[in-house]
Amino acid sequence: SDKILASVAMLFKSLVGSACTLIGAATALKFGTSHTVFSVRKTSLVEQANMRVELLPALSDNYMYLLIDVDTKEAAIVDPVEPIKVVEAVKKHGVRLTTILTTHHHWDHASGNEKMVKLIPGLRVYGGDDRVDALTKKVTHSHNFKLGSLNVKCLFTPCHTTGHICYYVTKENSSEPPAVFTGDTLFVAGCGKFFEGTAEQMYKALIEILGRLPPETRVYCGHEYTVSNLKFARHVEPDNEVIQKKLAWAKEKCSNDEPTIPSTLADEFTFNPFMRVKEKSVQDHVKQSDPIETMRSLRKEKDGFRVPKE
Ligand SMILES: C[C@@H](O)C(=O)SC[C@H](NC(=O)CC[C@H](N)C(=O)O)C(=O)NCC(=O)O
Repeated sequence: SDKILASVAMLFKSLVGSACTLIGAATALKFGTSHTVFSVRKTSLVEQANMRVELLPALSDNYMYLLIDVDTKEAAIVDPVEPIKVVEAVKKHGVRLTTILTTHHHWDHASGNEKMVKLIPGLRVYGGDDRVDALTKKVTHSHNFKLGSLNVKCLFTPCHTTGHICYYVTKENSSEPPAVFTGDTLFVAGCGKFFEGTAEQMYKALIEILGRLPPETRVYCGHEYTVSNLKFARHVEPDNEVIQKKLAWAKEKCSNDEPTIPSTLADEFTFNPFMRVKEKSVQDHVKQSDPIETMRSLRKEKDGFRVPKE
C-alpha cells in the first residue's frame, strides 16, 4: 500500500538525511529508533483570485501540489505519490479533480498514479515519458491544454530524466503571477542531478526555457532541498549577501516545518548558482568562462559536496 511505501521511503531518507529533515528535528516526531527522526511538515496554501495551489508535503522531502482553478473548481494534482493525502485535500477544498500532472517517471513522483486513478476513475494522466505509470496523454514541448479556465503549457526539460516535463500555468488577462511546476529540473537554489542528460540540456532547461518565463512566475519544485542547496550556493559565492539572507530565512522556515516554496524566477537568478552560470563570480569559482562548462563543473562539484551540518 502507499502507506507502507511512504514509510519505507521516509525511513530510507531519514537514514540518508535531508536538509529540512535534520533542521526540523527540534519539532520532529520520533519513530522507531532514536536514529530515525523525521519531521511532520505543514501543508500550506497559496491563494490568488485566479488559482489556488495547496502544497502537500509527501514522503520525507517531496511535494505534491493541488492546483485549483478558482472559477470552475476544477483541479489537477502534480506528482501524487501519496494518493490518500490527495483525496483528503480534494474533499477539503470541494473541488473536482480531473487531471494528474506528472513531471517525471521516478517512483517518488509517479508511483502514486495507479492508485490515484483507481480512487478517482477517469483521471487524465499527463507526462512526457512512456515510463510514467498510468499515462493517458503523452505530451511534448509546448503542448497546451485547459484546466477549467486556466491554461497549462508543457515545457520539455530533459536532463534529470529524458522525459521530464515542467508545467507552466497561466490565466488569460490576469495581472497575477503565473505558476510553474518544475519537478526535479529546477529546485529553489538548485537543480536536479543529471541522471539521464547533459550540462547542455540543463542549460537549455534553466536558462533558455524556464529562465525566459515572466520573472514573477512562482516556482513550485519537487523537493524541499532549499537549505542544503543554499549552503552549496554560499560555498560558490561566499560574498553574495542575498544567499546569506535567504539561507537564514530558509533555516527558520524549516525549523518551523514550513515550506520554503514557492520561489520566483526573478529570485532564483539572485541566489541559485545553476541559474547564475553567466555571472563572473560563479564562473570564477569553477575556473570556467563558458556558461555551459560552468553548469557542468557546478553539477560535478555539487554531486560530491558535503553539506555542512550547521
Ligand atoms: C531518484 C529520486 O529519488 C531523485 O532523483 S530525488 C532528486 C535528487 N535528490 C538526491 O539526490 C538526494 C540528495 C539531495 N541532495 C538532498 O539534499 O537530500 C536530486 O536530483 N538532487 C539534487 C541535488 O543537487 O542533490
